[in-house]
Amino acid sequence: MPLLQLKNLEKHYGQQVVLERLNIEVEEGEFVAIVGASGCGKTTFLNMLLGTEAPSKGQLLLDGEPIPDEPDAHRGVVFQRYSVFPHLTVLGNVMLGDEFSSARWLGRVWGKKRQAIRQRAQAMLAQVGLEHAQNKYPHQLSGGMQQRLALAQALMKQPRILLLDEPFGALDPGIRGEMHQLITRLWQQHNLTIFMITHDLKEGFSLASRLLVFDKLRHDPHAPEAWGATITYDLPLDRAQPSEPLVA
Ligand SMILES: Nc1ncnc2c1ncn2[C@@H]1O[C@H](COP(=O)(O)OP(=O)(O)OP(=O)(O)O)[C@@H](O)[C@H]1O
Repeated sequence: MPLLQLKNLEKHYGQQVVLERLNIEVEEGEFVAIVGASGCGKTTFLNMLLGTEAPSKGQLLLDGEPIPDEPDAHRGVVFQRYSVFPHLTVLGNVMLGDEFSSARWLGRVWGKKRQAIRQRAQAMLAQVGLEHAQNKYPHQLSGGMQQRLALAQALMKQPRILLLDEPFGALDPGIRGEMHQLITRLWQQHNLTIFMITHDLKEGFSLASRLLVFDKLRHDPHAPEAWGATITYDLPLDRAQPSEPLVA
């Protein structure tokens, strides 16, 4: 069974049709890049996958079931500008999610449990190349380091689906290249299914195993909000997850 199925999916905001006739299936392990004009509904699409926006019509199925209408640990998310807690160190920020979930009543975790969370967080920081920055505070990090931190935070939840909204858009080209290698490695190591919005078509082609183009096919000048964008191109790319050698 496909991981995700979209059947005639639509999203409206009031009278405005933002997305319409979305019909695709996505298998576990795909890396889907999403491109399209500004305002055509790419972030809205990601929000539906995350569960923060409900579909207006049609079906959005995860493992054959309607997707839960609130975010859960299956779906991690990284935005272009990520908000971390400024008064916590890098390590503290990465540990926070697990500390919250294991200390629902007391607010703090102690002893062995805390030690285990710390070790897992440190291992995750090593995976994203931040092991030497664990005691720094977010304002002391470069843009690339902040995105590494955001990835480490998202991966601590062991998500099956990682949602990336222009994660590298604000970075310098050199740093962006390093992040491309990192995301490729994480995709493979964690067997993730990734959806990544990008404004950089080249980035989409070089990273993803599939490229979706969102566009409005129908325009009515008298009713500009009557038609939404849909998937106008669905291109398989020559980049499969399991067979690809790891990028160093
Ligand atoms: N919560 C909301 N309420 C009402 N309208 C919304 C809401 N969220 C998005 N929209 C509208 O939906 C349309 C699509 O917005 P969205 O942010 O999904 O586009 P996008 O393709 O991600 O744009 P960009 O590339 O500029 O980030 C826009 O016209 C926007 O104004």
